[in-house]
Parts: sequence; structure tokens; C-alpha cells
Amino acid sequence: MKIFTAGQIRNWDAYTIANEPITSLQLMERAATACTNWLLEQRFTQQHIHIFCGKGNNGGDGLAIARLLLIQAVPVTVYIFETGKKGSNDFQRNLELLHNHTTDIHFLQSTDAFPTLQQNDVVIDALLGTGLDRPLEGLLADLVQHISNSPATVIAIDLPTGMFTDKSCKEAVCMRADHTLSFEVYKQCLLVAENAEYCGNVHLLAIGLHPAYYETTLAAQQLMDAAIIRSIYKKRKAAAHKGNFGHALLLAGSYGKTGAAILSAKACLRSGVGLLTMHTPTCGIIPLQTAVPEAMVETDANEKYLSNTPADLLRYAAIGIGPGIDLHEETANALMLLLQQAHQPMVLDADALNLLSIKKELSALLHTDCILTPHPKEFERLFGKTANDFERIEKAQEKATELNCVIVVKGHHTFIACPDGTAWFNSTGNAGMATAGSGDVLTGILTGLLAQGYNTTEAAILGVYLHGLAGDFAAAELSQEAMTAGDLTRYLGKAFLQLSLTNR
Ligand SMILES: NC(=O)C1=CN([C@@H]2O[C@H](COP(=O)(O)OP(=O)(O)OC[C@H]3O[C@@H](n4cnc5c(N)ncnc54)[C@H](O)[C@@H]3O)[C@@H](O)[C@H]2O)[C@@H](O)CC1
Ligand SMILES: Nc1ncnc2c1ncn2[C@@H]1O[C@H](COP(=O)(O)OP(=O)(O)O)[C@@H](O)[C@H]1O
Ligand SMILES: [K+]
Repeated sequence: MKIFTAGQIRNWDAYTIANEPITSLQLMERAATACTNWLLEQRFTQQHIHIFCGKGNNGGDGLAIARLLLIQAVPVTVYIFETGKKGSNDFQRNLELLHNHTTDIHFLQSTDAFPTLQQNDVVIDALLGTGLDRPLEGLLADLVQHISNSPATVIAIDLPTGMFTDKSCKEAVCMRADHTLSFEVYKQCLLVAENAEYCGNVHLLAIGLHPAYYETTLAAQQLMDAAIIRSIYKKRKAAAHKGNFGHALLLAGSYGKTGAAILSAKACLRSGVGLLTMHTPTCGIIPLQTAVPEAMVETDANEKYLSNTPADLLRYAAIGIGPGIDLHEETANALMLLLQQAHQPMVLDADALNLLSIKKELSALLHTDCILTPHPKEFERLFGKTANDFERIEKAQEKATELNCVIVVKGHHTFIACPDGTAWFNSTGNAGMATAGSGDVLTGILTGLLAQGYNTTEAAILGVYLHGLAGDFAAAELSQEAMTAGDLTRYLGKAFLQLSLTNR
């Protein structure tokens, strides 16, 4: 699904109005009807509803929702944030219509007029939407804080008030919503981790915007959906043999961190790879061979950490390096040798990335078939500090082009920046995956997919999606608290089964 900017959304509204054709008031009525139906379906209409409106079109949506709820005999109280200026045309028209249904309309001009909100109250936030052009201040900031700090359930229309569509609102005041009802497509602000606590659960509602605009408009970023995953996933051929699915090499583990090697090995095998060889310090051979008998192990010359690369690198279709390898000088040397000698697709994770940050000259050895999988801290070590998630995303896109490799910024809605400028947000995964070893599992999956012949972009998109989907299955059965990284591998089978089902 394409992710649109505030400007593109404005143009899409205008395109629909001109080409359907439809009036802007009718389009507002559609948006309000979709929101009202959602409120009725979710039974929020059994509680008292307080609707807070600005005087732009977001406020117009709020007034129309108030009228539609009153027609359904749902009691509502309406508050209009008074600016002293006339509202937008569609706001004014909806205000006239609302006067036919209620007198319970209050104009807020001072904090004394703010209502006390109770636990069972529902607040509709229709103060400001995509028209926000400066941070909130004064009485409006006070009102947003008053609502956010109340025990009421807050449902934001289009965006929580105070949230910018395309840039950070990190230092500013923003409504803390429990739910956000947005229209047609995601906006970047609804996906970045720093806004998650303000958006609450995001629900996209269709309002019949013209499909031709969507189809012909280029988007810088997309949200992964079943369609893109279906187009990447290759079903196994009935007569296939293990030689068809590649031989993967994983360099992982050090004394006390053989678990990382085991987690990545198991995940790699469950990603469908034909053969797997682990290269690990000698201390790791017994635990690895016991825990993962399907994998071959070839030991490093060193007992406790990696110091050399395996012989005959040409045997391998893809290589993954990083889980639990630690930061010894000899390990940095082994990484340098690997980057010099191996030209096959490669995943660099965890301490391999930290070594790249320490020895910046190693970055020059990265080749075009590399996937880097930093979490935000590793990203900062590699590429420097960024002020917020929007800047990190922008930098990831810049660096993917500059280094000519795929960069997977892990976290809530993991972000994948590809060298050709395309970029993807993940739609699967949950906070239960914030547990030791989840990243090691991802390295195993990505290496396994590369070995099977998926290119770096395909492997990153498919692997990140499957990893998150396995996490969602694990959380559904085990809870976010009790699931562990090993469970991601255990539920990978269920995730693949879902792909095969949707691939028919
Ligand atoms: N036909 C359309 O264009 C549709 C628009 N829709 C709604 O319209 C919204 C966008 O409407 P608008 O463009 O009128 O924008 P808003 O309603 O978000 O607000 C615009 C007004 O707020 C002022 N403003 C901006 N930042 C402010 C701040 N920090 N403090 C105080 N005032 C501030 C602006 O100067 C402007 O007058 C969407 O979010 C959506 O809810 C929907 O009804 C769908 C159809
Ligand atoms: N809140 C969250 N929502 C979705 N996915 C998450 C969340 N927290 C962590 N994850 C996922 O879990 C994995 C954690 O990886 P990483 O930080 O490298 O962990 P580790 O170093 O313990 O292996 C990443 O794939 C990340 O996207
Ligand atoms: K809003």
C-alpha cells in the first residue's frame, strides 16, 4: 500500500472532487459516515460522546459526525475551539445543519470552559488534521493536554491533533489518542515508533477517493501488504531437491553467546534453506551440534571468538555474519577478510555492524548484495545521531543509495531502505518481539532466503514480514510477555503456511 504525504492527500481529495465528480461537502459526509459507522460497530455509542472541533475541515468532519450520531439517537455534546475567525466553508455549512439537531454546542475560549471528562466518556478529536502548519500553543495546547490527561477514551479523526503528517512532533504537544480513524491510506506519521503512543490503534476507513489518482501517483514509501508478499514468494517445485535451495553460511557466536548462533541457525533452517554450515569458535561446537543437528559446523581456529574465515567460501550461496560474535580485534580482522574474499549475498547484523562502526574503513568493502540490519542504536553507531524517527528514515534512504545496499532499520514497523530509492514499512510484528535474540532469528531467516535465490530487496521484504508474522502468531498463542525469540522460529511454519494459502 502506498504511503502518501499531506500534499498528496490534499491532491487526491481535489482530484476526486474534480473527476468523480463530487462536492467537497459530500466527500466530508462520506468521511463522517465512515467514522460514525465505525463508532456504532465498535459500540462506542453506548457511552456519552464529547466531540471537540476545530474550525477547519477536520472540525467539519466532527460536526458531521455529531449530526449523524444524533440522527441515530446517540447523545453527543459538541465543543468548538473558538478562534474568532470564520470556519472553512464546509465547517460553516455543517454547523448550520447541526443547529437543526441540537443546542448542546459550546464555544471554548478559556480553560474554565473545558469540560471535566470521566472514565466512561468518549472524546472525538476533530480539532486539527492534515492542515496543521505549526506546533500547538496557548489555549489549544492546553485543551489537547486537558483531554490527553483525562481518563476518557480518545478517538482521533484522521490524525491526533498536533501530529504533523510528514515530520516529527517529538518536542511539541500532541493529542494522546486510543484510536485514530484515518482515511484510505497510511501516512508516514502513523507508522513511526515515536508516534505510536499518540496514535493508539490505527484504523483505515475507505471514503471512496478516486482510484485513478492512487494508481498513477508515485509514493516514496510503501507499507508491505499481502499483494507485495505474494508477488515475491516462490512456491517450492514438487520435484525440487536440496541443491535447489542453496547452501548458507552463518558466522556467529562467541564464548557465552553460542545461544545467538543456535537461534540464527534454527531460524535459517526453518526459512527453507537447502544446507547450512555454521562457522563458530571451537567452544560452540558441542552445544551447536546438540541443539541443531541439521546444521554442519566448521570451527574457527580460536576457542572463544572468531578469528578467521572458513575455507572454500565459494561453496556458499549466501552468508550471514554477526549474531553474538563480539568485538575482538581478530574478529574485526576476520570480518575484513570475509568482506574482501566473499562476493555472494550477505547479511551483516549485530556485532558485525558494531565492528563496521568502530572500523569505518570496512564500509568501503561492502558490496552491492549486502543487507545491513541495525536496530536504532546500531544505526546511530553506524551513521551518527538523528533527532527523530523521520530523520533516521531519511538517513537510512540516503545511506542505502550511497552504500548501494539494503538497510533494514529494525523496530516497531521495521523500515527497509533499498538502493534504488524504494522504501517499505513492515505491517507485521508486535512488542513481544522486543526480547533477547529476536534479531538473531531475523539474520538466520534473511540468510536462508538469500541462499534460496531471493535478491536482497526481496529477501529483506519477505524475511521481515515473515519474522513479524511469526511473532504475531507466537503472541496470539503465548502472549507478548511469555514469547521468546526461539518461539519466532517455532511459529515460522505457521507464517509460511499463511503465505501459501494467500498465494493460491
Ligand atoms: N474534502 C476534503 O478535503 C476532505 C478533508 N477531510 C478532513 O479535512 C482535514 C483537513 O482539513 P483542513 O485542510 O481544513 O485542515 P485542518 O482542519 O487540519 O486545520 C486547518 C486550519 O487550522 C489552522 N492551523 C494549523 N495549525 C494550527 C495550529 N497549530 N494552531 C491553530 N490553528 C492551526 C490552519 O491555519 C487552518 O485554518 C483532514 O484532516 C480531514 O479530517 C475529510 O473530510 C475528507 C475530505
Ligand atoms: N515493539 C515492536 N514492534 C514490532 N517489532 C519489534 C518491536 N520490538 C522489537 N521488534 C522486532 O524484534 C527484533 C529485535 O531485534 P534486535 O533489536 O536486533 O534484538 P536482539 O539484539 O535481541 O536480537 C527486530 O526484528 C524488531 O523489528
Ligand atoms: K484530529
